Amino acid sequence: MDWLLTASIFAYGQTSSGKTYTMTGITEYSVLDIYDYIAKHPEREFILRFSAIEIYNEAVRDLLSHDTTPLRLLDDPEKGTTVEKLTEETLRDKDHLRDLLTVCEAQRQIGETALNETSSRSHQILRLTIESSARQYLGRGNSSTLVACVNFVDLAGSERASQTASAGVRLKEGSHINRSLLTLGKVVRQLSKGRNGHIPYRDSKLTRILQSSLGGNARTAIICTMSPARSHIEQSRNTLLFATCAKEVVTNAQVNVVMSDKALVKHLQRELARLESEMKFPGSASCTSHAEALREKDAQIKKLEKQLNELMEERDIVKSQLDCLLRSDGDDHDDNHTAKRWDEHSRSSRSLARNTSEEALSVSDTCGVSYQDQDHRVFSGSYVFSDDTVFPVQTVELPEETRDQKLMSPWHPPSHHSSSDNTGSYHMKEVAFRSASEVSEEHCREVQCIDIHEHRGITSHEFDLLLPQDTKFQTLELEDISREAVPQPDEDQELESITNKTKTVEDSGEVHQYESNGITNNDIKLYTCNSGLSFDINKPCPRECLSVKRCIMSSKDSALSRSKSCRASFMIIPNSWFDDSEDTSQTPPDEIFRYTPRRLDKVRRSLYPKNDNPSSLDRSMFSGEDVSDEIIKDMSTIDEVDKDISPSDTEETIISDINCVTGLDETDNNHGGELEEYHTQQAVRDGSTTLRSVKHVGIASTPSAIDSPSRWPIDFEKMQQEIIQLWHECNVPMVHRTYFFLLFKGDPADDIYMEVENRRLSFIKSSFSARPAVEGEFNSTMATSLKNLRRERDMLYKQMLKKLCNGEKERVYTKWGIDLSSKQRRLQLSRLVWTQTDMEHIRESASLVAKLVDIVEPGQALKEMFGLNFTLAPRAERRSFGLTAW
Ligand SMILES: Nc1ncnc2c1ncn2[C@@H]1O[C@H](COP(=O)(O)OP(=O)(O)OP(=O)(O)O)[C@@H](O)[C@H]1O
Repeated sequence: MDWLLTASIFAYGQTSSGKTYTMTGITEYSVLDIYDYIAKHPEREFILRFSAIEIYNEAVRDLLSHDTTPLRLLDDPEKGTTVEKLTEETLRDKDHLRDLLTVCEAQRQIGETALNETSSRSHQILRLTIESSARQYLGRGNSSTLVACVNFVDLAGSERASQTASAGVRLKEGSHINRSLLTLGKVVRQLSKGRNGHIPYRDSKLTRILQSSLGGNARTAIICTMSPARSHIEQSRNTLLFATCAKEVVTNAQVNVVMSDKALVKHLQRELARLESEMKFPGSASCTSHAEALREKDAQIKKLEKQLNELMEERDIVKSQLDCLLRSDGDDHDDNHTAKRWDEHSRSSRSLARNTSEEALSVSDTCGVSYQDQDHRVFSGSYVFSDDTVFPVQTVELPEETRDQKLMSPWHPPSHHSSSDNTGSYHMKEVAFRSASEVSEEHCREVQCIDIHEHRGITSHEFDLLLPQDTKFQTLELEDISREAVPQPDEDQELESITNKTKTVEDSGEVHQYESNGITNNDIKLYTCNSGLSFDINKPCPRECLSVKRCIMSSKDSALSRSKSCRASFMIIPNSWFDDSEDTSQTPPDEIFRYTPRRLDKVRRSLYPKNDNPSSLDRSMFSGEDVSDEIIKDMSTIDEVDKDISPSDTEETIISDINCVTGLDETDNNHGGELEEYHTQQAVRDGSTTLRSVKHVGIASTPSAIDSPSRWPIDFEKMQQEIIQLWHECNVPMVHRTYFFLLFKGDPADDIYMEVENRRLSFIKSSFSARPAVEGEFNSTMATSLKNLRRERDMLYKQMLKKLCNGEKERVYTKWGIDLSSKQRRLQLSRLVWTQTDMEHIRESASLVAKLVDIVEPGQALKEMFGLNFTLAPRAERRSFGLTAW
């Protein structure tokens, strides 16, 4: 690496003013000084090179060469303007320099003028280059070299042609000299003004070569010579002006770093050697540092990854918690309260739970098997009875024993005939389908389809209007039935407890919304019906009165009702189905569904409690005083509806139609407009959304099989499955299910019966799910419905002895997955029938029930009994198993 410094010494003045004389002396003394310096610095090695040119008539000549060929000027970006092929002599000593100066003097163009016998006719530039390096670093490759240049410039003198008396060659030389000097004067003047404008370096070879010395990175000294003669005053004045401008020029001399090719090659070679060494020896210091840095980075990455994983886990946990909270939402409040309440009341309510379950009611009056130990487990996952409320509990609160049974007990016969030999497993049947299927799964699913506002507007008064007046008698009737059907003292006492609860509620004389033990609006609210009539529990209950029990049980806030797609937990159990307990217990299965005149009378009295005149039905029916609306529904027929409809009593007809819920198209066609108008008015008047729901369920038409026969098979299967599901949910008697299933097997003409059945069940489900429940009614209805089912099962249990021989029994047991070595096989089988909703199970159940109850042949059965031709007129001669009400 070289360090470059440039210096220049000019001699400017008119001809014969002593420029050459002066510069010769300066050059000589400079060389002497330089050599003195070299002598004083022996530690450094100096190399002096010398070159000399002249610019004669704008041509560059090498003064150290005998060749007079003009030299070209080259522009180098680093070194500036250089002279091509210039001879550069390395000085051996100062004598050598003197010899060269002598050569240059000899080579320079000199001419005789009038003013000077040895007038210099060219500009002479002597360049002395001095390189110095420290001797101690020589040969190690890391030494630096200082390079300095000194330009000794002897300009030709400006002259007047008149004064020099030049002509010819001399005149030409003089013109070139003056032109170049004029350019030098311009450059100096421009430089003295600053470097903003254009500086005409290239207007002459003199200024072009001296560019760096004049205004660049160099130290420059200008010696102006003048003649004292008066005759040269004008030239002297010009010289002074030039000198004045030159003094204004500011140069910025710096030491320049110049990388020579040789030095560059050395530098690159050293760098290459270093890199090769690192590659050959990875364990070198640099590589080691790099490896350490990589290890540190890896550790940092691992640490960050660990932190990231932790954060992701925390995020997942929080997200799952949030999801749970969102899912549960208000339901969580219920469940929490429920769980808490269960803890608080489970002991005291255990007896109540038993009474409400079918299995709890299925005491050992028929088989002698007691289920009391399991009743609690059963109901612990189904319903919780507190002092004031009844509500479902999700199975999460089930005791472990029950959960284990649920998980292990394969209650899916006949497709999975692996029933437990434990007779207690029967408990799992109704409970599994009620608590696990409805309460747990469906309940959880329903939570997400709660319609919050659908039935918010319903009031207790409106609910009163929709309940039959004789509801209040139901408690007593239920009590009687319970005593008859459940002879065991403990369960009798429990039923009585339920009845007392209902009675307590009713005695309050108004609709109650029960809150206790911290239960808030999120808890279940049961409502009872107050017909306004006095109730004397000691007064005998008029058995002729057809009692329809309703129980509305909502697992949500009263303001939260289930959507239409949700399954409602309610039942309307026809006490008349087993209204005469004694008769029922003694009546053969094929007789229990038979219409009786007494029953029809009850219907009439319920329909027309005052004057037994259908036309007397008026708006008071909706006042809640004298109406047994659901009874009207269940026992009225289309024929009678048609008969009853008249312009004067349209509303009665509509009421009947609403309650009928059959929603037959023919009725709609005849009275659709009136119905629509009435429903609208009634809804507006009462603000009841329930009526709208009723209308929707009962009136909406669906495509019939006749309209689209090609779709009927698909629609039939779909509707059949829906009906089966509704049977299951509404605790429809098994004999009814059996008859219906065997009777309607896909005949397109049967679509209306399917539709009626479906709508009837759907209405019961949807309309009552929208209403608040009454605790007492719920208890009694639950007990009644489940008890009826249990009685049917007991009936089947007995019928097996009569209808099945030993071989048949074994085949049936095997088919239903009952272990032949287990005990109470008949009981097990009776508890398995009609417990599932898959078609294979349905077919097997229907077949078995039909065989056991001597059910009438489907071809002989009357389809009309299932909907169309119901009449209020008694048909004692017909075997009746039709749908009445539940
Ligand atoms: N300081 C001085 N002392 C004694 N003699 C001098 C001095 N300066 C110049 N001279 C003499 O003056 C004469 C002219 O000098 P010189 O050649 O140096 O002039 P110049 O400016 O170079 O002229 P030109 O421009 O024509 O070359 C020379 O003979 C020289 O010896």
